[in-house]
Amino acid sequence: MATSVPSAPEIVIAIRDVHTTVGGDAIHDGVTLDVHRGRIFALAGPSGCGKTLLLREALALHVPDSGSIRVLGRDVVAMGDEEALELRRRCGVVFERGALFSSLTVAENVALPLRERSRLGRTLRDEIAALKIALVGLPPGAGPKYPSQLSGGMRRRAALARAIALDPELLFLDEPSAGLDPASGKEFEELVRHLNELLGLTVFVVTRDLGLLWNVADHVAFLGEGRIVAAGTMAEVSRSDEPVVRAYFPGTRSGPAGAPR
Ligand SMILES: Nc1ncnc2c1ncn2[C@@H]1O[C@H](COP(=O)(O)OP(=O)(O)OP(=O)(O)O)[C@@H](O)[C@H]1O
Repeated sequence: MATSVPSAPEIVIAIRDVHTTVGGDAIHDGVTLDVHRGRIFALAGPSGCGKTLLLREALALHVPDSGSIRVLGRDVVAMGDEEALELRRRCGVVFERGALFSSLTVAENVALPLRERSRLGRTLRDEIAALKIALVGLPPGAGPKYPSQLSGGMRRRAALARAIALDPELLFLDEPSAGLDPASGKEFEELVRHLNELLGLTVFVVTRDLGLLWNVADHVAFLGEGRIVAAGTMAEVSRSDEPVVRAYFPGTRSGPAGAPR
């Protein structure tokens, strides 16, 4: 009788031997990693090690000196501007602190990608924006408010709503929980997991937030000295003997017991 072997999830981001020099400094010195469909992948590492730069390279916003980057089956390094725009249309992005346009209401912020990158009419755009606002757990009353009228946690939710406006396959988050208080940070963790499960979203998150690393990430890769020096579950990474990891996670050597909850 034939037995079926479950296949591994598709690789949606494949980064191979990437080298990047910025202003004469070697930032990436052979970075290799895979992100699988439907997983939450976290890239951790010390400040200035090139995490955001790698995220930008995956979105064709920066070209590495050498190496290969494939995202959703496309060769990102070789792609032209048109193809890069098309790729970014399939990706939601929240950059650090989830900057929203302060002169637009939350609903207008969320509807903006729909206005710019779809041919949907006003009514449908507004309906989709309202749906996304509800999906991230914001009350309907948040839509007409301006970002300055919201708490930091609510602004972060609004930025997520905008990032998923176009139903992306991939969600890129750059330090999404930076500056949130512990309670809002915890709620944000639950929201990222909720969106991953509900929408089947693949998430690539750049973070140094131990809560996100321990409680949300399926897979963690630690970037240090230009390369991935440890990768696996957070429990596995936290046990790494790599000096840059040890310097970064003092006190977490014992695994989940050292985790923040
Ligand atoms: N466009 C740029 N022009 C000049 N230098 C840059 C540029 N982008 C990144 N860098 C430099 O590359 C290095 C890596 O930056 P990057 O923002 O990727 O680090 P990071 O690991 O995300 O840091 P942090 O955790 O502090 O945000 C830094 O030294 C930064 O100053």
